[in-house]
Amino acid sequence: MTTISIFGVGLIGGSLALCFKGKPGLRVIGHSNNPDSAAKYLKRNVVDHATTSMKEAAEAADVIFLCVPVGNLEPYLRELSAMNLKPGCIITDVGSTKHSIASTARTISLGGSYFIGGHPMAGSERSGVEAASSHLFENAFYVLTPDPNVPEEVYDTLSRLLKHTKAQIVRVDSQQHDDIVGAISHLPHVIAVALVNQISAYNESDPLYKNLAAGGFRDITRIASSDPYIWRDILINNKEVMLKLLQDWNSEIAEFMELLVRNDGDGIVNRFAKAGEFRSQLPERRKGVITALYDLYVDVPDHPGIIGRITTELGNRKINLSNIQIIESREDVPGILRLSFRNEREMELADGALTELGFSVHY
Ligand SMILES: NC(=O)c1ccc[n+]([C@@H]2O[C@H](COP(=O)([O-])OP(=O)(O)OC[C@H]3O[C@@H](n4cnc5c(N)ncnc54)[C@H](O)[C@@H]3O)[C@@H](O)[C@H]2O)c1
Ligand SMILES: O=C(O)C(=O)C[C@]1(C(=O)O)C=C[C@@H](O)C=C1
Repeated sequence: MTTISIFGVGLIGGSLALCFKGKPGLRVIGHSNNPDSAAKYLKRNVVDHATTSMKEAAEAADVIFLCVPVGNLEPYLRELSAMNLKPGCIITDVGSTKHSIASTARTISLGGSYFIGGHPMAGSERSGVEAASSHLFENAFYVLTPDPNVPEEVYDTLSRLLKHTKAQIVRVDSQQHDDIVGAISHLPHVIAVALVNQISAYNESDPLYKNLAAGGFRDITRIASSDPYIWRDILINNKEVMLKLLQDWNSEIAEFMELLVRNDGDGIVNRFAKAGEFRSQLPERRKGVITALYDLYVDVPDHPGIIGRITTELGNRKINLSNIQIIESREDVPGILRLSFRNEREMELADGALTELGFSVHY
């Protein structure tokens, strides 16, 4: 029996737990400092056993997943290094940055245990165990950043275990990881937040901004709703990389301003054409990099009754919804329903069915 202990059973830790729980030969323990959270993990049936004792979870484990915010990863690793871990125990993490934890792991003595940094390139703007899903990592890349002194068979053991996530494992140097993920994940989060805050300030003097915000604004800003504390830790941890990326971003924007000042239409066309060409080469709807779920947006004139109608219509057609959310909190104004699906096919079936029923559906 392989015992897996997960510290921090939130979106990512909970999704991993769901990938492992119930699989032959695996037992999953969830740890939280908070007794209510530990009780919730059990109640939601995400783990086999839950505890508030770090020592109990750590010392029972063959494999430890650290799934807490980036700022807590290194303190957790230090605490683990002082415990009586099983010989050969593999410690891994899921943090969105990899270089500083890899450096820390190199400087502390882990006895007979091994550390291999990890980062599943899948997620969402939601957080907590409530948002966990066993499908989260399917088809996504899962980065591992082993130090050269980690034996190959230890790396293979972790890779084999991670097959339960149905993700594609990829080995990357930790600094290269932070450079690339800074650009394709951390920078977009900063831009989305800055953009939403810019528009929110205009909206203070004219609420029409919010009402007219349509597909383009929604597409580029979903990730602005991500957890502020998770992102505080990521950005501060990857500060050097971020400052350089933001400098480059400022230059890009300054060049756009120049094109406008010069009325350089050809320059603008070239920019869009070049961007479109690169974007068309991105892997099709691979989960994780910005698009985590297959989302449709449906305009709803009023809310009461409409959710029931939509879920019934989709249910009658055997189309499975993974989530449904009203993106307008007031009941008396028109709103938008966000419908999430687990795969492209179900999303497209839902699009066809709802359009046929007269709903206004967009991506
Ligand atoms: N959200 C994403 O899209 C995503 C994707 C890949 C990796 N990650 C990384 O995964 C890790 C967890 O992120 P998440 O999105 O699952 O967040 P989450 O908020 O859903 O879960 C975080 C978990 O850590 C616990 N926690 C929070 N603060 C803590 C503290 N101070 N001490 C101990 N435990 C604490 C919470 O109770 C929760 O169980 C982070 O390191 C993040 O960088 C996130
Ligand atoms: O899809 C999202 O909501 C995400 O933010 C997922 C995302 C990303 O930027 O792609 C965010 C952080 C991660 O560390 C990995 C994946």
